[in-house]
Amino acid sequence: MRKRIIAGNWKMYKKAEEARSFMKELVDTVPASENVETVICPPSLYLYELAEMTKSSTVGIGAQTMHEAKEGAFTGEISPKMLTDIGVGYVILGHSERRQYFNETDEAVNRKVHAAFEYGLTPIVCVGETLEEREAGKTVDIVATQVKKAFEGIADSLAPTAVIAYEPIWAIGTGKTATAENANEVCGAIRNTISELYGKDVADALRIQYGGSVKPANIDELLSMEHIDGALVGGASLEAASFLKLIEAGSHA
Ligand SMILES: O=C(CO)COP(=O)(O)O
Repeated sequence: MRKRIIAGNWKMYKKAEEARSFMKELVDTVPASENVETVICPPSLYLYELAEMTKSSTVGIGAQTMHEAKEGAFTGEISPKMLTDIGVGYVILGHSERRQYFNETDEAVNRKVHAAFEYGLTPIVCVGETLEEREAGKTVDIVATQVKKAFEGIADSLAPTAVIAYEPIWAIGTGKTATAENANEVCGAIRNTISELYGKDVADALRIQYGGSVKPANIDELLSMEHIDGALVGGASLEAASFLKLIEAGSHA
């Protein structure tokens, strides 16, 4: 049985005090459940403080991106070594906004997946198609290629500990959600791709999240699907009350 993973991606939102009070509420009220892992990915500016606040709780902290090098002359970047050093456990890699606005390529994502593992971070690897690609019937091809490239050279022993987030680009921040059946179909295709690469045991162990306008009203249906093991949530992770409802939904057996 795969443990669900619900992660909030705050993107470039929240002032320091808002981040702090959200985290205080979350740490105080997050349900203790064997069934769900909770992660918050704040802007990098708040990683240190939030990692300190969550040290003795079950809430994990993730970065929204990182550089692939351990250190170096890369003005403005943060490294995997720094993330591990301050107690960050996860990193989102290849988010469509990084791919679209910051020219992050499949090759760069692959290098970052390697770097994440090297420093003991759990990569949350994002894949997803544009509306145009979906309408052209290319969804499965696109996500399968993204997965294959992201996992190139990743050892069999590490692969099952990665998380993949299927985020159709047309569903991000638009209020449009893929139907649960549809999201499940694509997540199933992703699992098949992992199975082709690593075999069935790895494919059965690896967790796949859905992301794109997830909210309290649609989480139950999404989580009821065979291949959906959690959610990567933008907008609905910004308010503690709505995020807690998502965790609550994930905590049910
Ligand atoms: O991009 C997302 C999470 O990484 C999804 O964002 P929304 O939940 O706001 O659609």
